[in-house]
Amino acid sequence: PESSEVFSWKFLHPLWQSPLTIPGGTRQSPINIQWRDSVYDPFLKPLKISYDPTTCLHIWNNGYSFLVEFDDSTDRSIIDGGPLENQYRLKQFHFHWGAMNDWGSEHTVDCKFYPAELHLVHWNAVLYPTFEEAVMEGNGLAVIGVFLKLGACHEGLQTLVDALPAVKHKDTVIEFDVFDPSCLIPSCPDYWTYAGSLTTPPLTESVTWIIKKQPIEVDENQLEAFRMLLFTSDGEEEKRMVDNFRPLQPLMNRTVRSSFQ
Ligand SMILES: Cc1ccnc(S(N)(=O)=O)n1
Ligand SMILES: [Zn+2]
Repeated sequence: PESSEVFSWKFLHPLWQSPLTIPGGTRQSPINIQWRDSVYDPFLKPLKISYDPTTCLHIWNNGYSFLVEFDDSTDRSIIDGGPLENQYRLKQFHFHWGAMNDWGSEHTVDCKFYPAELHLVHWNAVLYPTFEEAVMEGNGLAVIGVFLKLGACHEGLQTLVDALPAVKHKDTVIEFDVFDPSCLIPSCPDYWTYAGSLTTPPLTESVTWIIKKQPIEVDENQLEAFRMLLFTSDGEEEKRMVDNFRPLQPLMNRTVRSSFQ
C-alpha cells in the first residue's frame, strides 16, 4: 500500500495523539456490556472494599481528567474478593464525562451511555513492587467503574465539586486530605467483570474491570462543575474539559461475567 495509506493522523485520538487502536490489542477497553450476553458466575465473590479516608492526598488536574490521589505506600485502602485473586491498593480515582448529558461514560450498557463514569484505580501490590510495574502486567490493575446518572444532588461528591475551581487549569493541584471514596460506590453489590485495558495512555492490557450495575445519582450543577474544568494550562487559549472518554473497543474473544442472576 501507499505509505500514506498505512498511517494517517485520522487514526490518532484527538486528545491523546495516540493510536485509537492498539496493534495486536485483544482486550481493549471500554466496551459495550450487552446485558443478555453476560454470563452469571456463581463462583464470583462479593467485592470487599475497605478505604481509610486519611490516605487521601490531593486533587490534580492532569490535562485529561481530575484525579484524586491516595497514599498507596501501605495496605490501608484496599479492595479484595470479587473476581480478584489478590488484594489491590487504591491509587487514585477520576471521572470521564461529556459536554452534554446524553453521553460521557466510557462503558455502555445495552448501548446506553451515561453522562459520566467514575474509575477507582487499584494495583496489585502483593505481586508487583510498584504501580508502574503493575501497569505492565495482565493481573496488575483492578478498576471499579461506577456510572453517574442525572438525579438528586450527591452529598459526598459535593465536597469534591467544591474544590474543583482550585484545579481549573491543567497541572494545578490542591490538597485534599480526608475523603472516603466508598461514599461514591452504590450499596447494591451487583457488578459485571471482564478482562480489559486502561482507556487512556499507555492503554496497557492490565485491568480487571469491575463495573457496578447500579449507577449513583448526581445533579446537573455537579456535572456542570466537571465541565468548567479546562484541558489547558493557565494563560493558554481555554479548552473546556469535556468528552474525555475513549470510543468503544471490540469485544473480541471475551465474555463479560455478572455477579448476579
Ligand atoms: C491510572 C490510569 C491511567 C490510564 N487510564 C486509566 S483508566 N481510564 O483506564 O481508569 N487509569
Ligand atoms: Zn478512567
